[in-house]
Amino acid sequence: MEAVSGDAHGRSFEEVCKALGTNLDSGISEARATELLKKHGRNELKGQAGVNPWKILLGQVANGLTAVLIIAMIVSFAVQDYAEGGVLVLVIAFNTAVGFIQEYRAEKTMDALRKMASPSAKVIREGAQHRISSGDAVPGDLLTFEVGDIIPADCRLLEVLNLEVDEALLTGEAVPSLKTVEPIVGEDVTIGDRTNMVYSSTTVVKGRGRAVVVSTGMATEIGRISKAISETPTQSTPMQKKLNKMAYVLLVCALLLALIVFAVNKFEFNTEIVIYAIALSIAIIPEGLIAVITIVQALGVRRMAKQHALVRKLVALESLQAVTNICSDKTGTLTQGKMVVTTVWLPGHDAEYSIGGQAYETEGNLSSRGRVVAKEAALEDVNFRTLVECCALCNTANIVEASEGKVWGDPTEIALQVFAYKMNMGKPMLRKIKEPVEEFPFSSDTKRMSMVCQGADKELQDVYTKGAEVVLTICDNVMDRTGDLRGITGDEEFVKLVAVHQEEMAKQGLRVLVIAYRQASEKAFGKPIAKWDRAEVERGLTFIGLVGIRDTPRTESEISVRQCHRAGISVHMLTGDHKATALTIAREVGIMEPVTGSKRAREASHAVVPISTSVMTATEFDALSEKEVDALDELPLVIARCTPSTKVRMIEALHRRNKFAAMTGDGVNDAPSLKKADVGIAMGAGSDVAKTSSDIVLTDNNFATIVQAVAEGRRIFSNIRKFVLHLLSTNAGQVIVLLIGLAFKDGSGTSVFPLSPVQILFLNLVTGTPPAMALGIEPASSTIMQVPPHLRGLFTKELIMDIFVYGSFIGVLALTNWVLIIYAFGNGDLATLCNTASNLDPCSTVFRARSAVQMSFTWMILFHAYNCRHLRASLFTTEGGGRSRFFANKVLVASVFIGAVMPIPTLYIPTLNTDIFKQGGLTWEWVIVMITLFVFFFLSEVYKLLKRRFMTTPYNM
Ligand SMILES: Nc1ncnc2c1ncn2[C@@H]1O[C@H](COP(=O)(O)OP(=O)(O)OP(=O)(O)O)[C@@H](O)[C@H]1O
Ligand code: NA
Repeated sequence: MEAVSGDAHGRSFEEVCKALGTNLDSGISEARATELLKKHGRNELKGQAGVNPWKILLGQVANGLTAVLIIAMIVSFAVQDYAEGGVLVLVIAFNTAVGFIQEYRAEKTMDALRKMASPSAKVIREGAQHRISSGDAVPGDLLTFEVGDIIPADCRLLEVLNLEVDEALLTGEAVPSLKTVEPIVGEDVTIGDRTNMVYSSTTVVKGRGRAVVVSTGMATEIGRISKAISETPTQSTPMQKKLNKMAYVLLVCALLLALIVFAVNKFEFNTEIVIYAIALSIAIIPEGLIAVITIVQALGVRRMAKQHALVRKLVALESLQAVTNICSDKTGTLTQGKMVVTTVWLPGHDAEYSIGGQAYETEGNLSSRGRVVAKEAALEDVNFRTLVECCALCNTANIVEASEGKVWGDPTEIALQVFAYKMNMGKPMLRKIKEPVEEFPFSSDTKRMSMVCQGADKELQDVYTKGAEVVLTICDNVMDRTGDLRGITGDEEFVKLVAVHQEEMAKQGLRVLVIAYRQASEKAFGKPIAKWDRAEVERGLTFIGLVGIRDTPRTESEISVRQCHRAGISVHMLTGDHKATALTIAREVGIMEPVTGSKRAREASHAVVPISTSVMTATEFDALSEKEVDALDELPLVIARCTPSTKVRMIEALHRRNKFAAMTGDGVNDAPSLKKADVGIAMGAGSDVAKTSSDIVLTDNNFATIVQAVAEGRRIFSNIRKFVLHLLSTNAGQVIVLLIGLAFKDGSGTSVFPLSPVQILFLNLVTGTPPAMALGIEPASSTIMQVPPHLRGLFTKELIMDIFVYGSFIGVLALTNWVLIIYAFGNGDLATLCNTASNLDPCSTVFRARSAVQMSFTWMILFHAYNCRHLRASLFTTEGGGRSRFFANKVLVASVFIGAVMPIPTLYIPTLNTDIFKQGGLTWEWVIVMITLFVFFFLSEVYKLLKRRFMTTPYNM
């Protein structure tokens, strides 16, 4: 195979295909593809393997939270407290391992998703066209590509139609290279001069082509220089940044608290005091946080993939929940994207033709005024015949086997081709008479497409043009039934007649295309066809007729739009279609209210927005200056005839209003708006360029999926807030216990800690992490899509207040155990050296008090997980997580019940209790622990009651 790849450009393509064992029409067999894949390996660049374990490992160790633990460990060893130091070593190792495994798995998932959502190849195997992952392409595969595709491998071209490829990546040449198929002979032909080749990772900017793969993976040209191309850096998300900041704030707090410990103990640096300081700094750090967040996000990403939304960038999980505006395109997203030609209007006919037939079936009746018309009769009209020819030939779609739904191409193109088949004049049938020779492709900027076709007469070419109403402006004539031309320049009446029919069709929600035709010749232009200029060709056309294409809205669109409105999200439709078409569809899916509705009439009295600003054409919108756009009361809900640059202006306008926007796109030119949007959403069937610029790729192109993804984003984010609350109120409680605890000095004047460092670690990691994780997988609250999005990020005022209130409840109540056992029931003797010494009899009371603090703390934070399920509703309601939902979250139930009994052995197992945990076995003290739990439950309910009474902000968790 190597023999081919080096000089493929110098040989004819037949020769290359022969050497590779590829059939020019049907490609290679699946069996051979499998075999070749084994032989050559996947078509991937090595550096792109993506996941770097070392980097992940470093990330686990080099963060603020771990730093505190490492310092604490070093200090422990320095003061020769080996038990503490040893436990800390274990904790750090465990934390690093868990974090590493989880993050590694998450990265793998993300990587797999990115691969799924990234360039695919259109391959012909065994005669049928498939879309495969680029990685599966093998040398010998027959590929096709078109505008917007990223070339998946190095290939020799077999067929080109105006193919131009941007090769700047390889050659540094900014001007796209125009491709050919003839062999290029000569020595030292540089990559840039091998115009009959296309190279992996370059982008098709124009035209179409078919080619055979000659080399893949590291054997490609890009593979040779791939070391130079580094992987895309993973940026930290706003939430990660906030958490990093929090980690450093906590680090400073930890040092400050240590300082306080030393100050209170008059800067006497004995082991006892140092360990107290360690205890405090461990208490303030939420050890389990990073692991929980990573796991919850990974689960979310996996779940969204199942719901047809592939998350390419983790940041999307966070941005989704804050989306205030969704800008969606229409075709295929709000509608089914299965277009069908239903109506044809020709000049000289009062009535329109209606076309019957289901979806892509190539059979259907022609009728007019409700009566069936014979196709042959209709085709006698030269206008009708030309119109059908245009639909068939000026067309990029392929109907392989319509009955099996095997159709290829853009929905509009398919609709027109199917229509031509219905008239028994499909592309394959016509091609015997006429052959397309030059294409001026469709773009959403020009909104038209032309094809030059060659018939038997070599002197004369046919030009077929179709497109939006702009096409009418380049028409000079109209034909009667026999083919005689009549000038229409300045014929206002005729233009108006066409406009009336067009408007009428558009109002039914139809996409209307103008069909036009002309004859041209090389002689008249004075140059060969390949040199013809688009502007020269697309003028002086003859108007042929109008075609109306129906695209039914998806049934779920209306529901989803309503859901958005309830969730405080505005939905905008940015479509390439005509204003009337757009408006009809917008009303059908509920983006705009029906005109005749009494509701609008009622609202009109206090409506500030004149309806005209809610629907605009791109031209109208672009005519407004930035200032004028900002002065609008409301940005338009529908923009018709939208171009990619208008999409960018729309995003910018939304950003100036401090909105958070999601934008969909599938075209090559959509990359800028997708990048600019806060959440760029590409379509699975869209162009590679759009996909690689997006944050999320929808595999089903469905608007409902976007809304589902927003709901999922909100769920994940609110759950993150729930467990952050849980973990941080635990820490706040511990800090309170230890700070107040400083006041309890023993015989030697040293503060005796009510919670030992190992107890704290046990609480934070063993007891606290599983319920936090369980909160992370909570289902969404029923109201999550009934409140406006909020942009305030992770730490809201309510959340911070909750952390301190619950932290105080837990801390003070736990400390009450300490006070009661030592002073009320004990003799108030704190003995001496009970922070380190373990088996001294005098420490017995202190040890038992510590156990009680530990146990009541444990039970309170486990119960607190239930509090965190809903921050305002009472546990006695279903909404509040109690009643029927009490046992719903199995992980929560398990972690609470296991967590409640787990520490009990540590109270009683000799040596473990005294030497490591520095605590002792409980007896009658259990009663105090239970009462403490009950009081906590009571206080929580009272607090929630007060919140329900006095908090006015909407609840959005
Ligand atoms: N294949 C085509 N050939 C010629 N004209 C076309 C073709 N497809 C669309 N048009 C014209 O261009 C207009 C805009 O189409 P465009 O493809 O930009 O919209 P779209 O992206 O398919 O629709 P939407 O933006 O609603 O998803 C259409 O209303 C139609 O008049
Ligand atoms: Na983006």
